[in-house]
Amino acid sequence: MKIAIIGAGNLGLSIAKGILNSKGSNYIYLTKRNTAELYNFEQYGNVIITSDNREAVKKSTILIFAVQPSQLEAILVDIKDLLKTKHVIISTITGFSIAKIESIIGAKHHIIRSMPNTAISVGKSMTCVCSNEKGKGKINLAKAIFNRMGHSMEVPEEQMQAATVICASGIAFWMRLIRATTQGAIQLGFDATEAQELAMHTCNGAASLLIETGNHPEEEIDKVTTPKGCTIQGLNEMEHQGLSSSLIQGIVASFEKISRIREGQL
Ligand SMILES: NC(=O)C1=CN([C@@H]2O[C@H](COP(=O)(O)OP(=O)(O)OC[C@H]3O[C@@H](n4cnc5c(N)ncnc54)[C@H](O)[C@@H]3O)[C@@H](O)[C@H]2O)C=CC1
Ligand SMILES: O=C(O)[C@@H]1CCC=N1
Repeated sequence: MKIAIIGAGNLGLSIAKGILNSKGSNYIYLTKRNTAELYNFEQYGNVIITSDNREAVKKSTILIFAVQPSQLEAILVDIKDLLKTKHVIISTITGFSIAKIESIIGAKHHIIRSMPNTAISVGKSMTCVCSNEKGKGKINLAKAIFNRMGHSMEVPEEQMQAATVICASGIAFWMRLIRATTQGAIQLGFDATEAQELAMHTCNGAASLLIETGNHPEEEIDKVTTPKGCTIQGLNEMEHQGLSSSLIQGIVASFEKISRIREGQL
């Protein structure tokens, strides 16, 4: 597979690392207006760094767009005459609909809208995908690419906004929870490094329990909460302080913000 990542920023570089770690491409084109910051990637023989999007499009079949929402239209206008049937166009852009992409490049192309997260760099992204009519034939290819770097799910396009909050922004939300747990552990006497080690591996264990057993979180919580014990005491105090409620409110606030990004009211 020949992959171009158009827009090698935070997400684009995370995808590049994921692809390189999974040996998922013959070579990768990485594009950015100012390529100086990409010198780290020059050590890889199969990475081509350029500011020339047109060159990257010509030489690749899978085109992953990871630029800011306000930058996509001009880039698509610039490269659209180069698009051929071989190309699979994968957008990661928040709030940028398939209809809008089609209105720029036409509906005859394979268009996949995706929502990965930065854990793609370590092969652990939860990625949601959907496609235009033409792209339906390539959705399994897109899922296969993302499954090499984590887990993927096809969703209706109407759910991409919610998927953005839960999966993409979700990385930041979980990081803050891990950070808060770390702060608690430091207050209880662990040094900062130990505290983070305890927090992140416990978080990993909790997620793995659910992934591997298919159990509901409350079923696992019931196994931990000894009657009159310390776990239920702590858990109930967290809920009195609004733990679940604040998370849900944050998720909804994030969701509402995407509507404004979509409408260009940044
Ligand atoms: N950062 C994240 O965790 C996630 C971001 N997204 C979406 O991915 C997109 C990129 O987000 P980030 O990586 O955070 O942004 P970013 O600002 O870090 O990266 C965008 C990159 O595109 C480059 N760029 C701008 N114009 C260009 C052009 N004409 N040709 C080539 N490259 C150009 C910029 O130099 C920059 O490196 C956004 O649309 C965002 O909504 C989606 C999921 C997760
Ligand atoms: O915060 C943002 O707007 C982007 C989309 C999801 C993750 N980062």
